[in-house]
Amino acid sequence: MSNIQGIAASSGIAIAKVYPLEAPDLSYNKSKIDNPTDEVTRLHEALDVSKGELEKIKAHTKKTLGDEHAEIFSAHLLVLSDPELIQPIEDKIKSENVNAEAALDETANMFIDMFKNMDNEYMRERAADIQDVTKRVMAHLLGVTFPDPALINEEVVIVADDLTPSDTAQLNKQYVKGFTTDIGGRTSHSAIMARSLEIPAVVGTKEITKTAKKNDMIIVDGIDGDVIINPTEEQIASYKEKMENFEKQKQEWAKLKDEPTKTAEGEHVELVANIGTPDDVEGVLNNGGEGVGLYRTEFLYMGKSQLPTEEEQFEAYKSVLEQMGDKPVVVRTLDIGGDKELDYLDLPHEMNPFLGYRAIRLCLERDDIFRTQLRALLRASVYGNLKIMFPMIATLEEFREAKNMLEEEKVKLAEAGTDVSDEIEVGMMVEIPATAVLARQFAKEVDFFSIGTNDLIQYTMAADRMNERVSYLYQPYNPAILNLINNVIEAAHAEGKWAGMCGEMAGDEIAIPILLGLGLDEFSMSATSILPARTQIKDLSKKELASFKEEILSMGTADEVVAFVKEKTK
Ligand SMILES: C=C(OP(=O)(O)O)C(=O)O
Ligand SMILES: [Mg+2]
Repeated sequence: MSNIQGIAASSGIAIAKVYPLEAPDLSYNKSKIDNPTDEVTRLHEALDVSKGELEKIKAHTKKTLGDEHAEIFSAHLLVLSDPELIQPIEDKIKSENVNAEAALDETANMFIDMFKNMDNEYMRERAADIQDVTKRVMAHLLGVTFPDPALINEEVVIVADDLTPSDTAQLNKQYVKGFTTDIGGRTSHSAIMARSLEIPAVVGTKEITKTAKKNDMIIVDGIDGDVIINPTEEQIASYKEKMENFEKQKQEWAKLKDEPTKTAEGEHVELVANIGTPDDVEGVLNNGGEGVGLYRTEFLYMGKSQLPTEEEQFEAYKSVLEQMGDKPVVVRTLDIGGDKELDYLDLPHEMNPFLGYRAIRLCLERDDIFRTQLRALLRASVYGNLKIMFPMIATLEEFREAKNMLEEEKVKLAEAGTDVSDEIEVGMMVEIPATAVLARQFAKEVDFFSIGTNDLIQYTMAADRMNERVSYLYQPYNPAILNLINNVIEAAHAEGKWAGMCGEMAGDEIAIPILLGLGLDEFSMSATSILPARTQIKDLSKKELASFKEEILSMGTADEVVAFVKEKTK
């Protein structure tokens, strides 16, 4: 038995067998063979198994994430049936008498190199497809397991160094009871997705992949951040009890599902949810969300082999707006970069991706991508209560330029006779410290602010939000952060605008009383945090918390803030 402490990333308890999700060793020896016909048969067997798996993954993805996400697997299946790729592999086996592994690898690499260097986005995408599928076929030739989250069909806990957002999107809740990783923090995207899928998770354990082995029993406690490998019978019994208590607690929270969020003195506060796909809306409504405070549209662009079309985007935005009725829906334009990559854009590798070419920086340059999204949004605006915001704004010029493009697209649509709502509020994320400092100037031009603390904290403290080594510096309650937040809220209110928060801090039990006291208008969080937050807020007096504001803002450390809040809200 061993205990490991990590970061509690998604509430709940999971008890199941370990399923290690690791990149397999695909190294091989090139060898001469005596019987090319047998070798070609081996190649075709590996191709057939791979195709069967891809069909299953495609069907699963289609069911859970929709057609657009399943498309990439259609592209992969096409590659595996393409005679222009398969025939040269066979020829190589026969003419050079080499094993199938070498023939596959050398032929695939030749095509990958050729396509990668072409000045044609479509061909570059094909290079990525060939690379992906070759790995799967190679694994079958070598007889090594190629881990596939979507193919899991027994109850497991996934153990991995990290999970990419697309790995996480493939998880089937029925079988994947939880996951735990070496790296990551509460605000890494795998953690955010675990919460929207309601899968218990502990991240940032530093060592779980070294300690937990395939088929070990494991407990993941996503409430307190503990992981126990090969627990004793008593530990299993005690965690089962904790699991039941958590379920009971959830039933208590559920009683407030259809109630508005009110403070102790009866003042309304808006509790809304963060979503990544139209499918997440169900969870928002089931958890009593009063709207969507952040729709991360990048998931429309990820796990695919090409950019989503205007039509696909329009359907997704329309679906979210219609499902939410007259409740507000804040859609954030494409925020790609950082830990969210798009293989098919073939962006150069950067030394500091979080400080690099991402989000609005990319959109303003690739205005073909940006304008397509803006048009889809504008067309969808008549189906609900749409608000649009831009991510990673650093300067006023960026905000103006983005807003200008939106206005231009609006005019073009109107000229073409397309209906567009004229009540769309246009706001921005405050996640770069420069904009929090200069909030007064921005407040004159925006309709609202949404504070993105996930990034604001990492940029203010110079501590990577994904790096558990510096996670001690990732301090939401640091008075430096609180002063920036206060600055933003005061600036918004001075101009008669509203200020929300869509970073994970908005759903945090210690942060909520502080933010309420600072006058935050809208709290946007993982859907599963809404009911606990509503329960907490009903006992908090906003007036009393506001009276502590100056004292909190003049504190020197995060620890002092936490001790003070705990004392005052006992
Ligand atoms: C909400 C935020 O955006 P993301 O987590 O998608 O970077 C944030 O930075 O707080
Ligand atoms: Mg951000």
